Amino acid sequence: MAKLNFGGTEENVVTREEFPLSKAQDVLKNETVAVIGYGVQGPGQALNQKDNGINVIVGQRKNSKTWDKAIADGFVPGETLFEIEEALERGTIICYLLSDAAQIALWPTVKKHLTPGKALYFSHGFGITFNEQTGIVPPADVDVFLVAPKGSGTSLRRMFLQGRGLNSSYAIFQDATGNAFERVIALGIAVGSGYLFETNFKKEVYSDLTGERGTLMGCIQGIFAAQYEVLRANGHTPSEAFNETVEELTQSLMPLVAENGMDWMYANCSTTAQRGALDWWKKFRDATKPVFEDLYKSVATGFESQRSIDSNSQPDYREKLDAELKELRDSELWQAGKTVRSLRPENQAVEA
Ligand SMILES: NC(=O)c1ccc[n+]([C@@H]2O[C@H](COP(=O)([O-])OP(=O)(O)OC[C@H]3O[C@@H](n4cnc5c(N)ncnc54)[C@H](O)[C@@H]3O)[C@@H](O)[C@H]2O)c1
Ligand SMILES: CC(C)(O)[C@@H](O)C(=O)O
Ligand SMILES: [Mg+2]
Ligand SMILES: [Mg+2]
Repeated sequence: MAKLNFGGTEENVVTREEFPLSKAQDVLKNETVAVIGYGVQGPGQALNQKDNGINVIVGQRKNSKTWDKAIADGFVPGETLFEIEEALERGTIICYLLSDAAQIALWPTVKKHLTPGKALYFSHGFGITFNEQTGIVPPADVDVFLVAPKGSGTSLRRMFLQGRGLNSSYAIFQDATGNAFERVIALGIAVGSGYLFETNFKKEVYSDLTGERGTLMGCIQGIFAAQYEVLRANGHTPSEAFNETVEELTQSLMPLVAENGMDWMYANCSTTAQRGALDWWKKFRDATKPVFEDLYKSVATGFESQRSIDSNSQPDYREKLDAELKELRDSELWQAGKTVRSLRPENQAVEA
């Protein structure tokens, strides 16, 4: 395990150099990895493992769209694709990749198949940390761990195909066999992680829920909307407002931040822009920090997890989510974005 210095703090990180794929294959050679659920993470993790030569099977409900998708992806009914209960029976490592809310309903079935020595694998600390809400309490004689890719399952697969890995967190909740560390790291490498960062279940779920509600998804849409609305209210055209709010950020400036940090992006802008950004960033930090503090509290009290469970357990949750996504898609901001995106050379042929 490498100890790396992150801005003055040393942390444990496992790299592909010290734990190569050949070692992962060796650790997992007598295991059957059953991926239960084939939504977003399921396909990415199952396909990467399959391509990495791991004995992986998929458990999914027959006569569902995702069953058909698994077949289209190369999983074979009766060989590598099974009904959920059969996959649970066959698997020695159960990758529990149903949505966090759906994990609650299936838990009694999963638990029945967790015989001594098996491993229960999550990609989130949700079910275990909020066990008073989920009822997920594993038996003591199985390993319980997580590998949580820090990105969408779609990116996990894309980056794997590009020969790059996506960073993941890993954590061990229960080491019943004495082999939990080797097993979880082998799985982390097999699903396509580049680097594996050590954490625990609680820290993973608190940071993950904060991040996706915050800068990664919720906050970013909020500040886009706020700036766009101010520009529009002051007579700017939709294209000008969109370009100045989103397009320039994603196409020009964020790639520079990703490459070499914020100061380097600033350094590649005018001194006029630098002066303004340096004057204003702390005002934005101070204005939003109380919101982030509320958000973290809302995660830590279990409000956020309960809200996800309540809304995502309803029979019509998918229709309701789709309606909310449609509202976003149909907003002037993102409709303007559609036209701006269509102007990119790579989209000229596909988007009208
Ligand atoms: N989506 C991501 O990219 C991402 C990233 C990191 C971690 N995670 C975590 O990975 C896990 C899986 O998330 P996901 O986004 O892939 O899930 P998802 O919402 O895509 O759902 C996964 C599967 O659950 C199935 N399902 C839903 N209800 C079911 C039920 N009652 N019985 C049987 N199957 C049912 C769906 O058909 C689907 O195949 C979660 O713990 C999530 O927090 C997801
Ligand atoms: C991809 C994300 C946002 O990082 C993940 O946490 C999720 O829940 O989908
Ligand atoms: Mg998440
Ligand atoms: Mg996340």
